[in-house]
Amino acid sequence: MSYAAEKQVAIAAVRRACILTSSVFNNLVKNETLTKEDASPVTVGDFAAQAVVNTILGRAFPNDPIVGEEDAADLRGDAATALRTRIVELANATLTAKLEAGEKEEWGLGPSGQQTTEQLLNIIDKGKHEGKAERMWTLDPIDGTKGFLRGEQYAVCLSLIVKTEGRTRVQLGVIGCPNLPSDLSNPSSPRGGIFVAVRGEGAYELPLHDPFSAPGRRLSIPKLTTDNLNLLESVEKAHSKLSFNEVVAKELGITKPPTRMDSQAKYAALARGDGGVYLRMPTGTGYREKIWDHAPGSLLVEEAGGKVTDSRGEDLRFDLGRDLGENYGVIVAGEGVHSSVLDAVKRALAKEKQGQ
Ligand SMILES: Nc1ncnc2c1ncn2[C@@H]1O[C@H](COP(=O)(O)O)[C@@H](O)[C@H]1OP(=O)(O)O
Ligand SMILES: [Mg+2]
Ligand SMILES: [Mg+2]
Ligand SMILES: [Mg+2]
Repeated sequence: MSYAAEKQVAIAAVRRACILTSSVFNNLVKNETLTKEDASPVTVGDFAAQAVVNTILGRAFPNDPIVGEEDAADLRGDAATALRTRIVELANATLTAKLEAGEKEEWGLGPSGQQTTEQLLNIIDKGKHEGKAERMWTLDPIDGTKGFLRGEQYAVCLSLIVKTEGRTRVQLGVIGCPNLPSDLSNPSSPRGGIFVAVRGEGAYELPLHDPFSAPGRRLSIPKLTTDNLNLLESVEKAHSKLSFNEVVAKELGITKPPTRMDSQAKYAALARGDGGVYLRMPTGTGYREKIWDHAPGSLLVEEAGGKVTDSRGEDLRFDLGRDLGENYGVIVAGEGVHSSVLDAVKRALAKEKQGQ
């Protein structure tokens, strides 16, 4: 299936959300960030971007469930009045902006797209789905919120997961990276891209502000060997075990230093040929990886000729609910090097066990 309609809607939704998040960053004030129960930050940008994307998906595909990271519980009380007002203002400004090429008014966009506060809170809450369905969207409105707050990498991440022939797989992935330089080795190169993949149709990078103007650049992971690649990894030490990555890099004979980057921009960079291996091993706190943090990125890399598994070499599970199940870590690499990385991870895990 080509998912042409879904792809068009998803690209338009991610583009609008990226415009919103970029404008929030430029105007973010101190009291516009909350700390969630798990101690992670969430900003007015996360909530407003989820409201915008869910509005568009809700209009275009009203029967599809959405598994979104955020919910509106913290926005409903009197204590949240200022935050709520700002989110409503941001979401409405984004929804009512003039229609661009490829967009439709019936998606809730354009001058008539104004929503009430209650409508916007309810549409944010449409993302509370349990994550088990024959067909569902996943949304991370700002992936890498800590990177976003630092003015570094973050991504707006949307995917469509469908059960076909007994298998629940990602069929469409769209990732907006407003701050990703077009040339990673040159930080002053132009920034921003939308990365798109449809299963069986390849992976593409499109211009962020004009994604419907041309077919975009087809992405293909170059054939790297362990002599000329380096690791992509999180900036945040609490998100993955960076000391383990050092051991794996040694096992593989990798000499180049790792590239640290927040968010699923790592999947996008790898699909484009930057880095070569994205390794995300658990820190041992029991944190379970979320489906919205891997669904679009994993398809993007697969469609660019790469492979994504856990540390046992098994496929990631998108059929278990909002998370991927027990955290065995995630290994992402080009086809040619994935098996060497998997072996090195297994050796490093065995050594770690012996050392205990
Ligand atoms: N304790 C944690 N362990 C692993 N990942 C986490 C943890 N807390 C939040 N995350 C999520 O990890 C991802 C960022 O990873 P990275 O450090 O590689 O950029 C984000 O999706 C972030 O959520 P969020 O979407 O809220 O930013
Ligand atoms: Mg978060
Ligand atoms: Mg997020
Ligand atoms: Mg995330």
